[in-house]
Amino acid sequence: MNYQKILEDIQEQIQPELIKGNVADYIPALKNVKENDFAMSIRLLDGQTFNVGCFDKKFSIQSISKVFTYSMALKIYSKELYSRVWYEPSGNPFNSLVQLEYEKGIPRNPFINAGAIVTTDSLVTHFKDKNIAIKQINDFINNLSKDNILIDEDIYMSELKTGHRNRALANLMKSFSNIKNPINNTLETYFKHCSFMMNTQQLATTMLFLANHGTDPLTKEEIITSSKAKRINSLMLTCGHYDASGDFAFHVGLPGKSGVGGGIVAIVPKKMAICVYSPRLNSKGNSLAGTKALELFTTITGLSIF
Ligand SMILES: NC(=O)CC[C@H](N)C(=O)O
Repeated sequence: MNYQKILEDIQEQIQPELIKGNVADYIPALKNVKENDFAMSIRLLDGQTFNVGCFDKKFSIQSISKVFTYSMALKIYSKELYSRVWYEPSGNPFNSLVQLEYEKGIPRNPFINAGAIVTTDSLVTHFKDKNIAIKQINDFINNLSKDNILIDEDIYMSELKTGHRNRALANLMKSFSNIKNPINNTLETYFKHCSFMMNTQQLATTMLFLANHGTDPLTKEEIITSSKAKRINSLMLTCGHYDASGDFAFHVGLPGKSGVGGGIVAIVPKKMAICVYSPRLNSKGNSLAGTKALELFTTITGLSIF
């Protein structure tokens, strides 16, 4: 298949979508982007790369970081983790509080904010210190991307100041004893890993292990066991787009994870990882043109998991 040509066709067809939707502004520093930007990268298991658009422009990975932290926590805690964070779709927005109250502080899955905050809390506990935890998360991402990935301090500080809802989620979970560390230590670590800056090429590279049964195909290192990789992919399919996860599975048909920075990663098992970037979001907080581009990709190539 001529992936370069396919990406160029998608880029052309996507143009009318690039002016639709809105950039996230509830974290003020996220507004500082070029609103109509578009980039898409494909990385095959053998290392071949195909790119279009501003593929070397770094953007805030936001909730895509939840895939990294969950992979680390699942590796450390295995099934023990499920008593603190479940694996069911929530059917609710990513920052919703309601379900958490009547489900006694156990978040539905690791890809909504509450679940990711618990996951991060488990890493702070394991590494015994918030600074060591963020360093380990950074090392994990550096190893997968073969690059040096950095935090954007402005975005981090912006969310630290305005993340009232995440603070509410953390406090609510603490009241049910599902946050073990001081809330600030856990939230600072969470906000920091949301603020890593990466481009589509780097993100596609980091996701290759999930397309290859848990082993990085470029280095042959086992990042996670194949059964755990299966679980992460299934969570990406069922929960990776919050209350639009069904919609994403319906239209795209791949495990995927979005972030409010405008990025989406998707996995084609045994073949490739894809990343698309376009910062304007739909009403559910997922990249509008990015979702459309991935839908076009599976329509043109027939490469969905179904
Ligand atoms: N969906 C997202 O990307 C949300 C991540 C963001 N840092 C938040 O906690 O609100």
